[in-house]
Formats: sequence, structure tokens, C-alpha cells
Amino acid sequence: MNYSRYLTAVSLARQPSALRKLTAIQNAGPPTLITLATGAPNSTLFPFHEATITLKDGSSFKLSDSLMTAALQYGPTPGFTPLVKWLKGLQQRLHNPPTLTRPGPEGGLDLVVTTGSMDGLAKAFDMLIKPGDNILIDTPTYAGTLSALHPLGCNFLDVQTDHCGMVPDALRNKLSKWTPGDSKKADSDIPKVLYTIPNGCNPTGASLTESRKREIYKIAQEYDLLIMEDDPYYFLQYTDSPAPSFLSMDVDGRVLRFDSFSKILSSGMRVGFVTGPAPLIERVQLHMQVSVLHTSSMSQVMLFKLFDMWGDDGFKEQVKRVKTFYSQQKDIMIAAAEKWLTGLAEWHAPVAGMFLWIRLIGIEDTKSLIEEKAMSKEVLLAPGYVFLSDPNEKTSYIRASFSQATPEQIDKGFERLASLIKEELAAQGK
Ligand SMILES: Cc1ncc(COP(=O)(O)O)c(CNc2cc3ccccc3n(O)c2=O)c1O
Repeated sequence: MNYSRYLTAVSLARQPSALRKLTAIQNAGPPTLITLATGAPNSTLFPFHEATITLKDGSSFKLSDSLMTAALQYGPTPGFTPLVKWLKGLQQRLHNPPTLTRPGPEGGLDLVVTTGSMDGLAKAFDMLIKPGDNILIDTPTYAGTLSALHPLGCNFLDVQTDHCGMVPDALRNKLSKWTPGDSKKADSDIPKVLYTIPNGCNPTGASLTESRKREIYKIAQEYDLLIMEDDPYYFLQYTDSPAPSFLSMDVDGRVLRFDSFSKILSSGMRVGFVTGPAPLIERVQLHMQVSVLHTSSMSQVMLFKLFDMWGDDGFKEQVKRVKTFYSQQKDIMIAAAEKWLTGLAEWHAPVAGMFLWIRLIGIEDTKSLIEEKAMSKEVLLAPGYVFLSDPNEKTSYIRASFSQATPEQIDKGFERLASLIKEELAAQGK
């Protein structure tokens, strides 16, 4: 893979921070090294002494001495080293990426801890997308991604999706304006990046089947595309056998995978991680060196201690607890939809995630219904237009989240929604 082809001028211009290099030399140096080089503050002045974190099951762990110092001090840009090691082991166990051991300057696989997966996405877009670029993207898709991309001035090549995710034929159709050979021409405007949310898509709840993933990966090989696999709902697949990831089939080193602990451990700790080809991960790290420096040391140390205490079995038990809860919430929302929305709306039951994508029958544009009228019924949902690359496009869809509402609230919320829809249809003379 020729990774420089994908990089923006801004990303190519990024150089390693001299001070961060000094820190790396210092960290690698012998204990006898006397350093007067770096400007890290004296941690003996920090007022925090130790912390005990107690979990809901009554177990606990303590942060003290060297761990507390690490939690309070600057750390390596790639992430807290013991956590990075644990995460690389997790990726090997879950995805067994074919490029894991690929030698050579193109490098194998690398990983960087980011401040939530959103931070990783934003830095990857900055690395890959320049004004005027064509980007292939799920439609509808995550509003945060659209907000990150719009200011970059790219052209959205919306690829149709259904309840099984991106439609490979629709992807081929979008690419039919070019030939695979165009990817070899420096002056071609052929797309270089494909962004997709493979599991429990936000907002549709759709999950790509394995066969579709393999077909999409083959298309990416033909047209030399990078795949941005934005997968924060990977651990929210209700099945006991999660679908193989793009990373697990990435024989070329063309997948950048974005993971997050927001949905299974804590959204406020802001810990995500990007896994992908070393030359691309290096660019993300160079950007981090001049933005956040590194993800919060406290968050990383806390997670490392949690994983160290849990072991693999403990982590798997937490994932099982989380996906069982969301599967139950999904069932509750589907039951409420069947009870209140039958005849008024259509939907597909998701197999992952926390969202239900609902088409309101007879209502061409849900924007005003949701933003102006829904509050009169004291029910709030997400209007479908916020998930479209053209916010002026009309859509009959709304997104309902089953992540936080109680079963009673979900039932009452859909009862209110049904009343709202009926009043709207009556007002339209339908
Ligand atoms: C597909 C996809 N990719 C990346 C992210 C970011 O996750 P993180 O940075 O790892 O925490 C997300 C998070 N999505 C949302 C977040 C959110 C936060 C406050 C309020 C509302 C929110 N709604 O509605 C969301 O959908 C996502 O769905």
C-alpha cells in the first residue's frame, strides 16, 4: 500500500515534536539517567495522594504510588503503555488482523489511544480529507461524522444502506463514474476513503452481514480505497457470535478501525482507540502531539487497572451484561412500536446498538413535527434530517434511542408519538 497517496498536505507536513522525542528518550533511558530536559511539572506537588475505585459489584482497586503518579502526569502520545499492550492483545483476540505481523517499512499494525473514538475520527478525517475530495459514506450516518466532515469541504458520495447496512451494488454504482485504474492517476478525483458504521449503525441500527463486508472489502481492493470502520457498537451485538470485522479480513492494510469504551464502560472517561496501518497511526499521533498530547492519563490508568483486575473473563462478563441489557431494551421498544405505531410507521428490529430507525407513513418531512410539535406532547426524538449529508433533504424518518428510557417511558413515549402522528395526518387531511 502506498499510504502517502491518501494523506493531505497538512498531515504530510506534520513532524515529530522535538520535545516528545526527548520524553521518549528519557522514558527509554536507564534509571541512572539524570534529566534536566523536559518541562514536565514536579508531581510531588500534586495534591492527590491515592484513590480507591469501587465497582458496583463491591470489588475495588487502588491507585497509589507509581500508578497514581502515572495517572497524574504527562504520558506517551500512543497511550499508557500497559493499556496499549492490553488493547493490542484484545484486537489480536477479537480480530486477529492479517497484517498484525507484517514486517517492513510499510509496517504492520499499530494502535493509538484517543480521547473517545470521535477524537480519532476527527484526526483521521484531517489526515485523509482535503477540500473537494470525494468521500464514500453510509447514508444516513452519524451526525457527529457529518459535522466533522462538512467544514473540510469534501463532496459526500452517499451510499445507500438498508437494514443490513451499506448495499455493495450501490457502492459499485457510486464508483462507476471511475475505473479502478483511476486510482493510479495522481490527478484523478476518484474517492480514496470509504466510511461506514458496520454494527448497530447510528441512526439506522443496521448491521452489515459478513458476505456484504467481504464484497465491500473486495470493492475497496479494486478501487484502492481505505475503509474507516467506525465501530463503537461492536460490543453491543446481541448475538453470541459477532460478525467478523473489516479489520479481521484486512489482508492489504487498508482498514482504519475506530473502537470506543463509551458504550460499555464509561462515555465520560473519553477513551477510544484507533487500530490500523502503522504509517497512518503515526500521522494520527503526530496530530495528537499538537492537540491533546495524549488521552487523559487518569482515564487510561483506571481502565488498565480495571482490565488487570477483571482479566479476560471479567471483560467478557461486562460485555455480556451490556449487550443483554440493550437486547432487552430493543425488545421493549419493538413491543411498544407494535402496540402504538402499527399502521402509522415502519421499522426493522436491529441486531445491535441502541437505535431504532422509524419511517412515519404519510409524513414527508419529520423536521417540524419533531422540532416544533413533539414538545407539545412531551416526547423527544431525533429528526432524520440530522443524519443526512444534505440537511435540507426531506425525510420521513426519525431516530429513537432505547439506551436510557425505562420500559414505561418507552411505552408512554410511543403512545405520545402515535398521538402526534395522528394529529399531523389529520391536519394534512390524510
Ligand atoms: C457511530 C458513532 N461514532 C462515534 C461516536 C463517538 O463516540 P465516542 O467519542 O467514543 O464517545 C458515536 C457516539 N454517538 C453519540 C454520542 C452522543 C453524545 C452525547 C449526546 C448524544 C450522542 N448521540 O446521540 C450519539 O449518537 C457514534 O454513534
